[in-house]
Amino acid sequence: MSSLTYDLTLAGLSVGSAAALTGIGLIVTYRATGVLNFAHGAIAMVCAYVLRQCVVEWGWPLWAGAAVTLLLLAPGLGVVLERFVFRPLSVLGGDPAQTLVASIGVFVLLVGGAALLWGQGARDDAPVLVSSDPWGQLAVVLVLAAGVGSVIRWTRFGRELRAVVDDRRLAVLGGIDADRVAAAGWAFGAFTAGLTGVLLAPYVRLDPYGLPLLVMEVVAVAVAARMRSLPVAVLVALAIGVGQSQLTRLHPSGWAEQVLQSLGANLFVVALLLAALVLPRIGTRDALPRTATARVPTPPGAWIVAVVLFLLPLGFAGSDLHTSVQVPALGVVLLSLVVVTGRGGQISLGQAAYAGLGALFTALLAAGRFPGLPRLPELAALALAVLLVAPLGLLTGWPAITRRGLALALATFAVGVGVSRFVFAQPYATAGLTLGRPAGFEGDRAYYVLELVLLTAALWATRLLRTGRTGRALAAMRDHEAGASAAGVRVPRLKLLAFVAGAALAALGGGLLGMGVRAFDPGAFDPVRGLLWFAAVTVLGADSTLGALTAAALLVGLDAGARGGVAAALIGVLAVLVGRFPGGPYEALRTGAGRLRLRLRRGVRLTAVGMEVRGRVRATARTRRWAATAAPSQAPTAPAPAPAPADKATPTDRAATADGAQPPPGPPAPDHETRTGGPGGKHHAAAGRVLTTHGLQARYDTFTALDGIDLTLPPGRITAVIGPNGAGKTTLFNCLAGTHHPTHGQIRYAGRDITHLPAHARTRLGITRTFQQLAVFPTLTVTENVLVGAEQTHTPDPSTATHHALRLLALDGPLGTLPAADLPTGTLRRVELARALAGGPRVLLLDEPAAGLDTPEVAALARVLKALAADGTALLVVEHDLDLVADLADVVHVMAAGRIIASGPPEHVLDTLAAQEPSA
Ligand SMILES: Nc1ncnc2c1ncn2[C@@H]1O[C@H](COP(=O)(O)OP(=O)(O)OP(=O)(O)O)[C@@H](O)[C@H]1O
Repeated sequence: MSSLTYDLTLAGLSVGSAAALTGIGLIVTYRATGVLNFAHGAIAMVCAYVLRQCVVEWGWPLWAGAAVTLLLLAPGLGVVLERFVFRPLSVLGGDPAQTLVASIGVFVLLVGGAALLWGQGARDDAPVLVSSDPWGQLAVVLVLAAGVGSVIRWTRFGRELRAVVDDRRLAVLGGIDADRVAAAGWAFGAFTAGLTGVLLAPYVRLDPYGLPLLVMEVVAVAVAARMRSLPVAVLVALAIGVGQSQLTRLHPSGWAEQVLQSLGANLFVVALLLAALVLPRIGTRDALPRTATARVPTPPGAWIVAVVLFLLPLGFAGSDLHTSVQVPALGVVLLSLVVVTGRGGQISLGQAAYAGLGALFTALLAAGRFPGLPRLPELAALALAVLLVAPLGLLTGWPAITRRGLALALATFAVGVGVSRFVFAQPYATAGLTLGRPAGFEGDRAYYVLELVLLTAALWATRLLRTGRTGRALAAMRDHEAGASAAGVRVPRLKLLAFVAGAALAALGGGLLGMGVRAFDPGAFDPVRGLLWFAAVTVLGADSTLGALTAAALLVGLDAGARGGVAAALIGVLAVLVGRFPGGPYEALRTGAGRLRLRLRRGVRLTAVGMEVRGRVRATARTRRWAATAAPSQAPTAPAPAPAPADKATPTDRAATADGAQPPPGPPAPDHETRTGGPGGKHHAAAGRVLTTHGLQARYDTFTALDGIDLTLPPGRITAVIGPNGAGKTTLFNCLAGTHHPTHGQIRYAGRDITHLPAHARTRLGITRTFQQLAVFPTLTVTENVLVGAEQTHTPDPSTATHHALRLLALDGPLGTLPAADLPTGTLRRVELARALAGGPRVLLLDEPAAGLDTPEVAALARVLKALAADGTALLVVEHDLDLVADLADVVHVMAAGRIIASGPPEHVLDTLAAQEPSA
């Protein structure tokens, strides 16, 4: 027995060593470049193939093949990737989401390239570099880990590496050659990948899909080490390796044996699921690259061409028609990504799991093998499968509530791998399973017609989710999650909706794919497919249904030839090119398509670029007009209900407009009922609607940022908070808005305790905020931006409220139809304010509202804010511009070190501060 324990431990150490190598490589690359290299496994696979090519095909000595593969090819590949793929991305601003898409692109490109070069079949003759004796492998790993750890800790290069990781720009300013550091990190990471590949290849299946996935399954090791600690990574890897092999000794009876067997074979996948779903998150700040979701205008007539092309296969016969059957089915699967990723902005690498579950459930239901349910006709089975898989969308939807970017990518990848290993690969679920087509649709042509009908239904469902109130809310969430929350969008609920709808669509497509080939094929829903589909949809315009259909046609059409891998290679190249254009390939496409459309429509040589410039000029001119027309004489004339100095003239009021013109007569857009023309008006002045804080305390870890804040925001008053940097103003603001939770104290509104209410719920109560850093939705037009604010609150008539808000801030007319992405800062500040006003706020929280505005714009803003106060809105303004504060505020609170140290009318407080200044 003891010798069995010893043997199993040795076997486990061997597996664990390979996993530790991967962990070391991933951590070093991540630390040097900030990139979690999804292509690590693919580099391992390519190196294993190249070593086999050198030794087996060309007859080189093993040492020569190994030297070329590990010392030349692998580091060279790393340096090439750094130089031509990832360096341009870091120069363009280092958007982590773009690097994620690019690394998935490299993965797909290498997998596709290997399939093209070496075929898709598995090889079992990979040369053995280090014997299966684990001590040799373990020694390699420990020496590597110790060497890397020493270099990072004790050498100048290590210090440079840590500086680059902390802040690349600062490190460059300090004279560090960040590119050299990154290149070294990539070269070393690729070397460890190559070593892993050549060590593993003789003992596992060497094929373009299996080996990369096997290597990436152990990413858990690096995540468990928080992408930092090499010793932790090595220990975790060895522990899982040994644990996995020891599990094979246990032989419980009954179903437990099957469970234990699958656990024993997939302990790294369990660790991946735990690490991705349970452990503290990594890389939470990144979202989808903006370029991936930019509006891509549909070329005129494109839909007609698409309809004709999709009808064309009805005229095909034989294998052509049989192949075409996969296109509409895959199109439906990819539409699920349009909803989740394109519109909702959520990275999802696990859609293949939902598609596979759709196919599996359809097959089980149609075969009468689904527990507790009778045998169903195929179409009923498909419909029920869709309904059953939809709620499983929560598997990835739930983690998405608290995760973004890299963390979400890992979580969804983990779910994809977990479902593949624990469901699709298990004989108890899939052995001997066949899947027929519905009665009457057995032939390819009839089945294709059925698919077209279901594809049309899926397009209709996708359209429902991408247009109207839901579509705008999804786009708002994608463009700026915090901004969407502030506009009242129930972000967590919307994420769940996106993932549930996405799972349903993927299941429908998966079921159709299965029926198309008359079988449930686990390989068709491999997690690698999830990566390929994600990359394909992302590069062809994630928020474009036409893009998804094109991707489906490309993926099926290009792989229909004798050699697979063409489609993957092409999609990989496109995804890798994400960083090679300023603004990404989508932007190039967008501008190109815009130019073409204008030429076609007008027949003049007016380019889209020209249009954009004209749009900006118009917007700027309108901003000036707004600033000018909102002159003091045009401010509301009725007496203010509160003692707000609403008619106080300041230097900013008296300033001429930016172009020196005199303010033209006429108010911006007054209305008879209210001063602002807004929907709330006098109703806001309800005396009980007071926002108060009592003994508010907030912390960041052990640091106390707020300490015992008591504040009252009465209706009809403007309250200003001023103080030096770091005083705690933003923290206070965030506590009131619901984006930071206080550790002690209470926030009450209209007699209700709202301390723990989330941001969107506060907005729906009437407490709305704007942001110091603009939080507009760039892919929506100005009007749509404002409409989101009106729709998500309980405004009875959103379009009238939007219209009022747009008029009040002079955003109506042609300006309202421009995408927010193209507008100057001053206009965007108004858009954000209009969005807040459209919801009819009773309390308005403004964080540095004058930042980025010129003098006339500040003056105009002041007049609008005074008018709002006069209408009964309670305003809180956090502001550094003391002139503005003096002009606006009824009460000023001075903060320092997390406390309010002085309060009173502005003239008193500001004079006291001015008097203290010389002695300070
Ligand atoms: N996320 C955070 N983690 C740790 N400390 C933080 C964090 N955010 C703020 N702090 C600290 O809390 C204190 C208050 O910060 P806060 O941003 O609220 O001040 P502020 O008055 O708004 O400053 P500024 O005018 O520069 O925006 C500061 O010392 C700041 O360093």
